[in-house]
Amino acid sequence: MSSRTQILAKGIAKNYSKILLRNYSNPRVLITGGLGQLGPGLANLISNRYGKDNIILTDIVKPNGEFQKKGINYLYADVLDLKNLQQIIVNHKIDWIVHFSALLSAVGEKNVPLALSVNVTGMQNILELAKQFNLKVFIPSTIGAFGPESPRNPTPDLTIQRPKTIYGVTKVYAELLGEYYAKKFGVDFRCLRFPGIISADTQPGGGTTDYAVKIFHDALETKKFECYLKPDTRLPMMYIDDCLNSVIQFMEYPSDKLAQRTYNISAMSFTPEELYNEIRKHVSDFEINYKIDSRQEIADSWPQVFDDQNARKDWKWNPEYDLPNLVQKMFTELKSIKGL
Ligand SMILES: NC(=O)C1=CN([C@@H]2O[C@H](COP(=O)(O)OP(=O)(O)OC[C@H]3O[C@@H](n4cnc5c(N)ncnc54)[C@H](O)[C@@H]3O)[C@@H](O)[C@H]2O)C=CC1
Ligand SMILES: CC(=O)[C@H](N)C(=O)O
Repeated sequence: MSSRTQILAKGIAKNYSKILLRNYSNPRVLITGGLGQLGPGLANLISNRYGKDNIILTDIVKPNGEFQKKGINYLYADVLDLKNLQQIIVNHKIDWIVHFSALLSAVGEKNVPLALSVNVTGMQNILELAKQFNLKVFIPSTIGAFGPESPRNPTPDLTIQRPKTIYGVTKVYAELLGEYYAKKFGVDFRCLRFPGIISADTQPGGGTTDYAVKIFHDALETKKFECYLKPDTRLPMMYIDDCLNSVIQFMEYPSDKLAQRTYNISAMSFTPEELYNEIRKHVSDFEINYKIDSRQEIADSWPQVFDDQNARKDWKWNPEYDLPNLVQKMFTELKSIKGL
């Protein structure tokens, strides 16, 4: 063989092994509750990373025109309908489930039976499916899985958890049941406790941390914001890009290298007053006033600062955005979306 042919042959072999590796390692991913605040962004990320054909986004609502333009596969799927989910998993050869369907803290308090049904029965269905079809499964938890008896600054991974919202109660159950399925049945269950997530292009679904998204819209539109939490209410928060990257990084991490199945992750903590002061650097005549509602009691029972040292140590979690970067990025994104 000439040296040129040898080089060519080596090149083909190298590319071929790359293709094999990619095909083997690209999971086919199903997202439930995918049309909420977090789902569309994660679907984009997965589509870019594993290929458009490898993501199926599901929910019980109709996708808007903006989402449809992206060309992401969408199917109607109620997490209470086990048979339909079984069909989707088999027909679409699903490997991973990211289970986002849930009622969040504030809406959960307004409809406890529905929160129990979606957050408990729906979640149980997902774990059963993971067991039945040998799927890797991600179910997020939240800072809301802690309560007033937990140490609040900082809040470690393993401590007292006595949440006072139905949302928190159902999320503690999800953590415990997932860990039970991992131990008893070998299900590859993974769970991250997210702080309040802040994003520009998707609206939050009815949580206690939603003020920290609406404040940006109002700063640009009316330059006035009415805040339902007291100025000194400190809560852990995170920019959406860090949150979505954490899901991919954590899901790809080798199972045998994870010392836990449930981890806290954190990026920053701030109060409404601190966020307002940072926003004022961009909108100098922005005004805030405070009209406290029932969400204050929820926020007062949640962690102020999240201790995520185990995630940083075990799977190298390292968020990119702090408060100044987050505010800068939110304004850049929102101005482009609103054509300002
Ligand atoms: N956004 C945040 O700040 C945080 C979110 N999380 C968790 O991340 C996950 C995703 O959160 P978001 O996207 O913000 O929630 P979201 O409230 O924006 O979206 C939830 C989605 O679930 C869907 N859903 C409701 N009932 C359903 C059913 N029966 N079957 C299928 N889908 C149903 C809704 O239509 C909605 O699109 C949730 O589990 C939440 O607890 C955790 C901590 C913080
Ligand atoms: C922190 C959360 O889980 C959510 N954003 C909520 O406020 O309910």
